[in-house]
Amino acid sequence: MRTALVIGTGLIGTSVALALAGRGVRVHLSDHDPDRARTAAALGAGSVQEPEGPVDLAVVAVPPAHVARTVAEAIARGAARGFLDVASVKGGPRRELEALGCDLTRYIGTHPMAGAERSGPLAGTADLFEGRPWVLTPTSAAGAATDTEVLNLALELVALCRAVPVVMDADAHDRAVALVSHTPQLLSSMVAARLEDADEAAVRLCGQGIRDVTRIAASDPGMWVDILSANPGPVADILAAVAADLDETVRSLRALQSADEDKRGDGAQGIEDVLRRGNAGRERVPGKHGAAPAAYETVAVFIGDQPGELARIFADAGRAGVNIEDVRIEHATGQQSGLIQLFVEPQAAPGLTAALRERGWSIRQ
Ligand SMILES: NC(=O)c1ccc[n+]([C@@H]2O[C@H](COP(=O)([O-])OP(=O)(O)OC[C@H]3O[C@@H](n4cnc5c(N)ncnc54)[C@H](O)[C@@H]3O)[C@@H](O)[C@H]2O)c1
Ligand SMILES: O=C(O)C(=O)C[C@]1(C(=O)O)C=C[C@@H](O)C=C1
Repeated sequence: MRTALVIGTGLIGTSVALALAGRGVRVHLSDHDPDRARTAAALGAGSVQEPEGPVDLAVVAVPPAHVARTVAEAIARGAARGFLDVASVKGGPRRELEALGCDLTRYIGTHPMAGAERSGPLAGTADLFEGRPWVLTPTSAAGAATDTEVLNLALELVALCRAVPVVMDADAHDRAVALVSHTPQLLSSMVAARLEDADEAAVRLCGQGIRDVTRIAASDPGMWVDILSANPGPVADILAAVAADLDETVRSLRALQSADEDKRGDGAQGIEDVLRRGNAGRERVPGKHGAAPAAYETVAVFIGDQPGELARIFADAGRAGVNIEDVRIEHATGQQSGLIQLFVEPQAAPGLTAALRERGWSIRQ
């Protein structure tokens, strides 16, 4: 691929454009808000000049409700050899394109499973998609089968963004993301919504657990109304199952308040069941690089919030010959310090603990 046109230069469009531009593709940028395209260009994502002729691939990265019209318009003016979108839902936009009577052989619906709770070009990064699944939904439908050249262009885009291609049917994709993305977004928002009117004294106690659960509650509501409007049925089905678990959990908690010992026993059993089912589900979340989740050991070290501290601890781990598999930082409340958790292979943990202690680090027991 030598040339591309990115339509919609927000978080995802700018990230795609930065990745392509960084690998030598000539990228043209457009957005219905010209300031956004100019901002992406200033970040090095490409040029706001219109291409002189058709580009190799047009990437449509606009909100789901605008995808079909934007793709249809780009196909109608022959803007590219191949067209794809990156919207978080796939069935609806495809059906809308069918209804608009477009030539769908030149189009493929795709969805990179990477993003952030922030939007706009300034949130874009070239490495956003590295190692992440990128769903492609080619079809073999009579008269609308995805052209092989278009599928190959999409695969090339995924490779240039260093993502991992996953081929799926559009409706199966929508049911899958209802489970792993759309319902989690709503649940995160609902947990965070409890904080809106909570006492300041309670909010001050927020720790790592609630931070983990509510990160995506900072997402753009407009974008998510669009996404959920295009996938309401599958999300409602999963939320109904969550609601049944919630009802059961409330019943169990009320039973725990009972004076009757048997009822309290049933309540404890109900709570334990839901927690154990949570353990089992959590174990199925893929680990690093999409591999089976690994059982790492953590070495937790107190660290100052000042320049050079992270570099120093990583260098000390490197000198001890230990690969840090993952890392998490908990920030202390009211102090310029925190706790860094280094996730390492279990056999490496004792050596790392000893080496860091020797270099003066304070290890949490
Ligand atoms: N945010 C995520 O985590 C994420 C992840 C994967 C896929 N997606 C999908 O990517 C797409 C873009 O999401 P985003 O997070 O980059 O949003 P964003 O708000 O950061 O960017 C969207 C951009 O599209 C522009 N735009 C809107 N309508 C347009 C139109 N008709 N023509 C041209 N430009 C138009 C907006 O001005 C904006 O710059 C959405 O379809 C979303 O579902 C988002
Ligand atoms: O990491 C995040 O911020 C995201 O939630 C990204 C996430 C997801 O749910 O995985 C959100 C929506 C997109 O369609 C794809 C990715």
